[in-house]
Amino acid sequence: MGQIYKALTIAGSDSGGGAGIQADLKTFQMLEVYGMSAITAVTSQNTLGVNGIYDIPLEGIEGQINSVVSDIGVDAVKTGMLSQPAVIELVAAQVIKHKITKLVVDPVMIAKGGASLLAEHAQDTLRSKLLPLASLVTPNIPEAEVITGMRITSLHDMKEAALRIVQQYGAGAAVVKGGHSTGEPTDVLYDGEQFHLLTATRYETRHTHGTGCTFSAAITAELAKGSSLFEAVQTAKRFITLAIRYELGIGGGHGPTNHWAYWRYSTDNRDKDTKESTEL
Ligand SMILES: Nc1ncnc2c1ncn2[C@@H]1O[C@H](COP(=O)(O)OP(=O)(O)OP(=O)(O)O)[C@@H](O)[C@H]1O
Ligand SMILES: Cc1ncc(COP(=O)(O)O)c(N)n1
Repeated sequence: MGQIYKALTIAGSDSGGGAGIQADLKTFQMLEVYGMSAITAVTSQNTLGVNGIYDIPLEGIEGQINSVVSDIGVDAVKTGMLSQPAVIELVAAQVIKHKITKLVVDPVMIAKGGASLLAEHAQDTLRSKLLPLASLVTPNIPEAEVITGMRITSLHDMKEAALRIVQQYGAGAAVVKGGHSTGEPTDVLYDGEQFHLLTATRYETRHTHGTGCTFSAAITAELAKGSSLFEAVQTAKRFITLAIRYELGIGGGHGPTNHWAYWRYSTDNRDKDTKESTEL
């Protein structure tokens, strides 16, 4: 066995298996990265929505992070559902304590079905405590609007929001995802120097539960392996596009994406499906 790359997700559990911790671990596995988890909250959830949220006590979250980092070690970390200001503060302190340098922050706020996964009064803590530690922040359009306070209705606005998240809030880089726009799902990456636009075919499907979690987990896995930020986002874009394209059709609502599609179909389809461009 060659080198084993390791990634940790700090996020909520989705009993339905499409988002949160479960999506992250499945994605790490498909990209041949050893996955570990620190669960912040347990949700009872399916494709129809979130039925209950059960927070894990702070010492339980801290214990999970300390246990895996002190023994197994981590090459990259991602965060998902963090619920409350105290959880964000704890995670920020752990990132500093363990000198985590590859941190992907997916600023999860509201589930597709409408349930709140981050308290409104936690938004300031997210901005001030966690964004400055992030190598990359991965908001969808509504999350980027909350973080920056600006309305986003165009590609130009997405670029402006990504720029502000880096320049104003101190993140290393930001990718504003275009899933919530109309037309082609174009994601705008600002890496601190350049903008990269990553575009794919839009598939008309309701099975998009966990797309953001899966996308950010794929980036984290690639960073753990040593890929550059742009390469990691490129691979993640291919991964999520195929996961949406080859939907599983599970459940009566917003079903999960197909986490094994990239592994099964990537050589045939990856190049014709997505394209990128770079702008200064
Ligand atoms: N229908 C679609 N077809 C192709 N790509 C899509 C589609 N919807 C979203 N994407 C892509 O999926 C990725 C995740 O974007 P999205 O904006 O859906 O994130 P999100 O809202 O955070 O997801 P979620 O809240 O479901 O976890 C992005 O790369 C986006 O462009
Ligand atoms: C535990 C957890 N984390 C994240 C999401 C966001 O995913 P989505 O917006 O697709 O519902 C979720 N529903 N549940």
